[in-house]
Amino acid sequence: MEKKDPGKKPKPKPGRMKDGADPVKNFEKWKKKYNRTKAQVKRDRDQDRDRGRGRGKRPQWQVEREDIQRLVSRYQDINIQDVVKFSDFPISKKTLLGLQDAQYRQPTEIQKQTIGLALQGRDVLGAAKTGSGKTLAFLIPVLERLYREQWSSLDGLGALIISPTRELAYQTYEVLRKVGRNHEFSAGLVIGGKELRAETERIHRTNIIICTPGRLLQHMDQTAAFSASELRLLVLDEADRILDMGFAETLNAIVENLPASRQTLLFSATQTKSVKDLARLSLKDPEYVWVHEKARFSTPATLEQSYVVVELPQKVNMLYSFIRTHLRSKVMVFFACCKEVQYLFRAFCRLRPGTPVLALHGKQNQMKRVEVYNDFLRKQSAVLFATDVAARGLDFPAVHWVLQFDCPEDADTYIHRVGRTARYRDGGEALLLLLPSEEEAMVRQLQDKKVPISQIQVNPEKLQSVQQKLEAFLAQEAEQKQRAQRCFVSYLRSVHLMRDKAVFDVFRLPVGDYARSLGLAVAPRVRFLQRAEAQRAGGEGEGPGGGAGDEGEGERGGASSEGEESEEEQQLRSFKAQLTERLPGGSSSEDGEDSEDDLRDLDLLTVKRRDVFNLTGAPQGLAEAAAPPRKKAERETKYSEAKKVLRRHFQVNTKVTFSEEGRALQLWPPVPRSAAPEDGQGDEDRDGAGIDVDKARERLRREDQEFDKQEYRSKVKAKHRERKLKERAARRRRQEDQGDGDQEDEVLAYLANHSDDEFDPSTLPDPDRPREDEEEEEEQEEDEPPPPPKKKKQLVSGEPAALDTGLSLAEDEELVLQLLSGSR
Ligand SMILES: Nc1ncnc2c1ncn2[C@@H]1O[C@H](COP(=O)(O)OP(=O)(O)OP(=O)(O)O)[C@@H](O)[C@H]1O
Repeated sequence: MEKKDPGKKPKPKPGRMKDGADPVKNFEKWKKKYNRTKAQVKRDRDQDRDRGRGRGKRPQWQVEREDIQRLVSRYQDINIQDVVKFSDFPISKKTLLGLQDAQYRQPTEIQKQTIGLALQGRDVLGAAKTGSGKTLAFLIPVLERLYREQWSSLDGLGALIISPTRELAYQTYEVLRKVGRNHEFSAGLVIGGKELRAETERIHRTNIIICTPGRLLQHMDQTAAFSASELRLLVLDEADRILDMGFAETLNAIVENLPASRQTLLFSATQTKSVKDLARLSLKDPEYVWVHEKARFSTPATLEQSYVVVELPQKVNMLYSFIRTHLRSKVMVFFACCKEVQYLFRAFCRLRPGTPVLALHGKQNQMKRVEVYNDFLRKQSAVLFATDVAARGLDFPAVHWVLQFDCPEDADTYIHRVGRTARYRDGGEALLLLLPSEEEAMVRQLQDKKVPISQIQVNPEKLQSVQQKLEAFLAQEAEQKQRAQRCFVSYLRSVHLMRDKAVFDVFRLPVGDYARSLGLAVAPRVRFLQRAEAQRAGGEGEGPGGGAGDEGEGERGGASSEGEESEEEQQLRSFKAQLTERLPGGSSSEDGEDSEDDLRDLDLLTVKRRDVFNLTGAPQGLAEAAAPPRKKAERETKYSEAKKVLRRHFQVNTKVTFSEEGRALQLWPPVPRSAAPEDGQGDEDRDGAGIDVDKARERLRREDQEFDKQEYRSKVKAKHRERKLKERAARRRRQEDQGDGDQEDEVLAYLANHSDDEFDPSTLPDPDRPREDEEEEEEQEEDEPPPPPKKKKQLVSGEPAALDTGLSLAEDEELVLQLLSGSR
């Protein structure tokens, strides 16, 4: 029997559940189930791991294929209303992981609306505001398409992404590398600026190529291993730009080499719907996705936009003042042409505004472009001077301001430029400088494009003038001056080439003042402007009844000439656009560097004559612009001089003296004796039927006499000279014979003569007047023959000894005359 322990509490009996079940048994049951599930999970996990290592029953490719099938089966059920996260799309784990690592979790509107369509294999035209995430909208479908087809390096080129600029291609490539890092495809950047060979070796193994059109075409033409026959997907980023005429021919040539069965995606903030353009791409039932079509504005809501009207000569001052007041901001400044960027960048570096100034344009070499791009990317505050190579697609973080120094070509270009700020969810500001002549038409265009922009005023007193400083720089550096001249010409040319003449009228620009604002003393002559001016004047001059020519005096030319001009302009613009993209900076001197050669229109050495006192009464700028073309100053060569002389019938190399009676006597060239007319004698001879023999004989006699006289005179002169020389030589010999003592006397005498006297500056020769003794010496040197070596030799050589008459020269002459007349 069990004894009860009084100090011990009785052990409670296990209670019963309400339903009468035993809780212990229940627990055991649960435990058993738990262990079973745990073992199952472990088994499944092991199995999964084995599959992952390829040790399982099913190979990796099969597992992947099953995954793909599962994904593809979901494509048709995509409902964008349900999509909140990227993982709501049927996209691969590899892509999702890449997106997650790059901190992309929720798709933007354009991504939501296009990714599904693209996954379904549709051709898509996607348009959405700048900075809205279009890049991922096409990169995700690219990765998924190739993954879906289990593309490998052996399959070659699967997707082609074409960008209008190298920088944009480079940026897209970087995003692709980030997002696609878990995929095994190869991707390559084909943008030029480096050796073609380096790309050639790898291009046939590249699955995704990101390129600029020019370079791609070059490979299509020159690289034998390059083949696009298996291409699955073509993407045109900034499609409207690539489709526009600047790239038209290149793009047509590229598309010809692509298989028609490919899928095509076009993206831009300003999309084209031109049927003609799209027909070139042979899209198949394309889907238009215009995300912000119904939006009130076409630019980001977080962007504040304004414009100021400023006179052309004030623009540089305006820019400087702006930079000085935004030293802590990151600013992008857009210019119309490379030469402007080149000059003003250097000028502003010299002005030291207090913030780093960088420059990006198409005439830089590729390395420089990348360096500047990365530099600006990293900087917290800096100013980037750029051309429109930076207008599209570039995604620099935290740009506070976009300043458009020159009016954009059109509203679309405006939208892309301002889109470099206020990206994704950031805010930003944009300022546009407009000339009074540009304001009305441009503002209207912007309003038509739903751009909310308002005018602001600038306090002219706050403007800081830099003109004098620029003048000083140019005075110091000839190279910089040339840059300023190129900048001037290039800007005018860019204005002249603009299509929209309602906005851009080069003839309304105050060119003289503009040149001075750049630091130039005078405006360089711009030949194309003069030609255009002449053409315009010609057009206006057409008589009445000339159709379009009658429409208004201020209008440009007639219909036909306008047609011709626009064609020329189109060609130039197309050429320019291709250069921007195609040429590597260095070789282009963009510059191209200078394929587009502004020097053609710039007379560096010839500048306009300034009407300093405004004698013409015309306003300075206009007077300069309208100055008649002057011929380029040619170098005066001897040849051209001679031609001029011949043309004017000058008699050269003649020397004529006049006697006291005013009779002309030709001294050089010697007139043939028999031909020398005398006092109308020749005329008589010529007029008479024949020659008067007596008169001729008489004349001959006189001529002979004259000739002999001259001969004798020169002989006598020579004789006198010889005698003098002989005397001098004799003197010298005597001195030598007298010995050293005499020599010393001479030296001493010399020293005595000069040492005791005080120096008298008046004794110095007048440097401005030829010295008499010099003249004498020169004369002597001319007259004197080289010193006769030895008298004996002269005799041996048989030269006649000079006749010594012992008379003076005049007496000698008289004597000879008498002798001569007597001998005849
Ligand atoms: N889903 C996302 N989540 C977070 N950030 C995103 C997402 N998609 C894009 N972004 C960011 O938004 C910015 C703009 O993207 P993107 O450059 O693709 O714009 P875009 O529409 O192509 O602009 P643009 O018209 O100027 O070319 C980038 O910095 C990008 O990293």
